[in-house]
Amino acid sequence: MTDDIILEARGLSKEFKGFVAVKEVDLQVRRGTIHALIGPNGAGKSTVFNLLTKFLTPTSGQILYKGRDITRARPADIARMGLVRSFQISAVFPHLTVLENVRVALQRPLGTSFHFWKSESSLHALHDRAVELIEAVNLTPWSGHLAAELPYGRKRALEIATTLALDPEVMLLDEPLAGMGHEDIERTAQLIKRVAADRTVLMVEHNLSVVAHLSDTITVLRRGEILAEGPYEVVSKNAQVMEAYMGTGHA
Ligand SMILES: Nc1ncnc2c1ncn2[C@@H]1O[C@H](COP(=O)(O)OP(=O)(O)OP(=O)(O)O)[C@@H](O)[C@H]1O
Repeated sequence: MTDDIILEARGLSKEFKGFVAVKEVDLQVRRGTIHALIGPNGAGKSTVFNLLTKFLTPTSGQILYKGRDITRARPADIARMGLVRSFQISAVFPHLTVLENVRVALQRPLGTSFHFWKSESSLHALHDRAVELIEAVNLTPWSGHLAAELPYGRKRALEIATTLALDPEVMLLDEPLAGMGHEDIERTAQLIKRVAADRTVLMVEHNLSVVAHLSDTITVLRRGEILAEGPYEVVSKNAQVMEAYMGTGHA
C-alpha cells in the first residue's frame, strides 16, 4: 500500500447465514479525496460501510488504515486513530443548543484529550473551538437554538460539526444528503467540499447524481460486488451502471 492510500479493503466479504451481502470487495480510498460508495437498494453499501467502521466483522478479507491492519479493531479504537463515522459520535442532543452540542462533542473522552479540557484556560479554548466549528458549517446564526428546532438540513450540518470536533483524518458519512431538498443538497455538498479540504471523506449515497460533482472517485456496488469505479464522467457512461440504475429513478 502506498502512502497515497489511506484506507483500503482487500477481498472484503460478508455473509449473513449463507447469504453473501458483500463479495470480494477491493476498495482503495486515496488520501485527501472525496470518495463515494453508491448503488441501488440492497447493493451492500451499508454493509461495506459497517465493515469499514468496524460495526460488523467481515467473514473474510482485510481492512487497512494508514497501512495498519484494522480488521479486528473496535470502533472506538479506529475513532481514536482518526477514522470517524458521522452518526457514531454525532448523537445530537435535541434539548441542547447548537453550541452546547458542539462543546459536548469536543469534550468527548477520546484518549487523553478529555483531561486536557479541565483547566480554566482550556475551557476558553474549547469555547473558541466550538464557535469556530459552528462557523465552519455555517450555523453561527443558529448557535443558540436548540438542536430540536433546526430544520433537517441544518441538523445534518450540526452532525458534521460534531464529527469534525474529533478532528478526523478520514470522515465517513452515511447518506449525508438523503432526504434533503435541492437547496439543502447544494449547501451540504458545499459544506462537505469545504471540510474535505484538509481531510479524506468516504460517503455512502444512494443516488449517482447527487455525488456527481462532489466526488473525486465513485465506486458503484451492485449485489455486493463492485460494478464500476472512477470519476463521475467515467462511471456515469458505464453501460452496466446505467442498467443497474435504470427504472429505479435514482440515476
Ligand atoms: N443483518 C443482516 N442479516 C441478513 N441480511 C442482511 C443483513 N444486513 C444486510 N443484509 C442483506 O444484505 C444485502 C445488502 O444490504 P445493505 O443494507 O448493505 O444494502 P444497501 O446497498 O445499503 O441498500 P439500501 O440502499 O437499501 O440501504 C441486502 O440483500 C440485505 O437484505
